[in-house]
Amino acid sequence: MSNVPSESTVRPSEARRVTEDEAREGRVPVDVAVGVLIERDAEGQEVRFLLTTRPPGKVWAGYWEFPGGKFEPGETVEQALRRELHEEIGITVGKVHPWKVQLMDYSHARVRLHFCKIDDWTGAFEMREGQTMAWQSLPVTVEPVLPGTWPVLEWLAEERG
Ligand SMILES: Nc1nc2c([nH]c(=O)n2[C@H]2C[C@H](O)[C@@H](COP(=O)(O)OP(=O)(O)OP(=O)(O)O)O2)c(=O)[nH]1
Repeated sequence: MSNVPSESTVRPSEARRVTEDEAREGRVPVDVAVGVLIERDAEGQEVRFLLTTRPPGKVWAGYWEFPGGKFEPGETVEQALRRELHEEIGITVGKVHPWKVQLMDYSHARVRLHFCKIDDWTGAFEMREGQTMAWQSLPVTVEPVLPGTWPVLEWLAEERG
């Protein structure tokens, strides 16, 4: 797919997708709630989505991703997402639409990414951890993109035909 970055540009030892079957053995996945904030046009078609950079000091700092973060003990996906998006980018989210789940292996961790679509929020965007934000459409014009973010770009491309 020409409008999605190539996974071959990252060495397999750095990041790879994992199935739930593979994940039954080995490292226990860390659950991560991720928000795909969507802007729609007057006809209700999805037009743009929000990407942010990983903050300085974190692993893969500077890579573009969808905003979100790890669950705290006892949290649901929705609770974690509401908290993370408020803490990190200053908004209060409305309805959360669970969308896709993807396991990903990095050298630093195995993560289970719970991607949710959101098209309703209040508050002004405030990058509270030194990130940069960009509203994007396909193909994305920012780089580098975090390996665990590529699947989302593929799913969005599939949905848009
Ligand atoms: N937010 C986000 N994280 C992603 C995406 N894709 C992907 O592989 N990840 C991975 C990167 C990290 O290993 C993990 C998120 O952890 P994090 O360190 O950013 O979470 P956090 O904000 O809770 O961090 P901290 O409290 O530990 O500092 O998920 C994505 O699109 N968005």
